[in-house]
Amino acid sequence: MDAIRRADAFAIANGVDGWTLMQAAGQAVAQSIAQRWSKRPVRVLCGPGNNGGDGFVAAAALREKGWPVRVFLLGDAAKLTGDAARAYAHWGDPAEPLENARPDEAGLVIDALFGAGLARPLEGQAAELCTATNSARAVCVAVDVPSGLDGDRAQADGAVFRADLTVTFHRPKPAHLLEPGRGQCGEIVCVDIGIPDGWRAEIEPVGDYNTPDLWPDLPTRPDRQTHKHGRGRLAVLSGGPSATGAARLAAQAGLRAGSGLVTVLSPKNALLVNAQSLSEVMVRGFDGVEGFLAGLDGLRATAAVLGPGAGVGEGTRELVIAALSRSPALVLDADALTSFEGETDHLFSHLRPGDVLTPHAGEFARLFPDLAEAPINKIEAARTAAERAGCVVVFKGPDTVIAAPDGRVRVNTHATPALATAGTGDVLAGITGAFLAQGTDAFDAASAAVWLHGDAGLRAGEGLIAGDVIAALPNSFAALRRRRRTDAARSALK
Ligand SMILES: NC(=O)C1=CN([C@@H]2O[C@H](COP(=O)(O)OP(=O)(O)OC[C@H]3O[C@@H](n4cnc5c(N)ncnc54)[C@H](O)[C@@H]3O)[C@@H](O)[C@H]2O)[C@@H](O)CC1
Ligand SMILES: Nc1ncnc2c1ncn2[C@@H]1O[C@H](COP(=O)(O)OP(=O)(O)O)[C@@H](O)[C@H]1O
Ligand SMILES: [K+]
Repeated sequence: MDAIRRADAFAIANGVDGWTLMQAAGQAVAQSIAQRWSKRPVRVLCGPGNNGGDGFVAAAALREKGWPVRVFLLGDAAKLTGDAARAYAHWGDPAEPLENARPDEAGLVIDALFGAGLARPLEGQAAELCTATNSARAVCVAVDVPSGLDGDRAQADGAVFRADLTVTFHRPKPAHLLEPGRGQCGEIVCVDIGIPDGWRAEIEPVGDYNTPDLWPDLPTRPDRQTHKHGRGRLAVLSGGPSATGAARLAAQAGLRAGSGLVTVLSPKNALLVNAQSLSEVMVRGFDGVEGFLAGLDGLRATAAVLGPGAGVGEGTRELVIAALSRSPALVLDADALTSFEGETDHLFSHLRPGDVLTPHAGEFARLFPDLAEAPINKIEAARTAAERAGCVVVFKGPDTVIAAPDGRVRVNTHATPALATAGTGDVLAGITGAFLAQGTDAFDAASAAVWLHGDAGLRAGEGLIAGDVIAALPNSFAALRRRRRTDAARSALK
């Protein structure tokens, strides 16, 4: 939580004091609650630090709004210090002992036990109360982070509150971005409590939520004069005769995502299998590395996807290294990643900042075994991986992290577990390839691809198979355009 502490220090150095921040934080918690739920008996569980301080402020603010509120304190009120002590005085009444809290009798529980300062797993009374709150019917609202959750690692080593709403401040922390922490947070509200402008320039942020306003020019809108060659030429490498489906999924996704021409480069022995199953996507046969390069050159490809169904081993390694000697930007997925297990230096020395790697957790561990083992979170792992590989890394999963080699990170939460089905990764590789083929910056291309892939998954819904994600893409594009038009109209009215 270092960045948050430094943000705090920055605010204080710029004339905003801690008490002002705490008041804003507590008020925001009360307001978020009042906006969502009708008046009901509230029990506020306050810890010994500033998280508890926020709790006292929230309690006083709800009381002010006419809510019935009782406050329970972990530890001794006489030991409270600083802003937390001031907040306790502001609440004014004596706090009741924590063991009397009885969440089963509450309508709403505010968890203000621990936030950024959690130093060890919950124990004793705090752990018991956590279990009792989780099994009670009361709504649970967490201040900053559900107590028990390590904000930096996004993990709990013991009991953890399961919140319906988490109100946090300034910027999302790893616990709000990454699983499994995010799953404990319920709805997440991030409130600006008055850290002055400019702190972000001084303090490296943890990472951004991947939202469409970060890549406003994507997907590229074809101009009126365009023709198919003007919209990017994408090549997709196919595997052998019994492993062609993955490449076709990637190719079809690339076409849907707006690449004007998509060609499957197929080993000659798989040419017929591919040709029989493709209509809009073209197919071209090759033999050996030289043949593959001739194919890439002949197509004048502007991007290529290598890996889905390609097979693991020397053959794939040679094709990847050969492709890296040519100009098309590459998306390396699946077997193109696994083939370099134990030989990553060779790969990394050839990669360029405009290339994209799209590993799932298993592939990530093969390429970056030390990072997968290290006690760091997924954001730090992906950021270090991108720096090391020298290109964009898309570390997939329920919390896909997109990292650029210059240290920027975006986390995508716009997705659905329905995407956990065979072939959806191939689809993502194809969409990414299409955006790269159109000349888009690799970090934005990957970010937009991941978001649209998640959006299409959400639209296709439960029961989806990979092909449905491809079919849903036009609806995702249309909805994104509508949303942008509405946003533009709203801001014009302001
Ligand atoms: N930095 C900011 O921007 C702001 C932070 N605020 C609040 O301040 C919080 C951080 O406050 P603190 O740094 O005081 O930390 P906490 O309030 O999270 O807890 C720190 C205290 O709990 C003890 N502790 C830690 N783990 C424990 C465990 N498992 N069992 C028993 N005791 C344990 C510590 O020794 C310390 O006394 C944030 O989460 C947020 O709620 C707000 O007041 C507003 C501004
Ligand atoms: N639980 C989940 N929630 C959201 N998205 C998921 C989840 N599980 C997988 N995905 C997404 O589905 C895709 C799966 O890719 P991958 O594992 O490479 O599958 P395949 O190799 O079968 O195509 C990735 O984009 C990943 O982020
Ligand atoms: K908390």
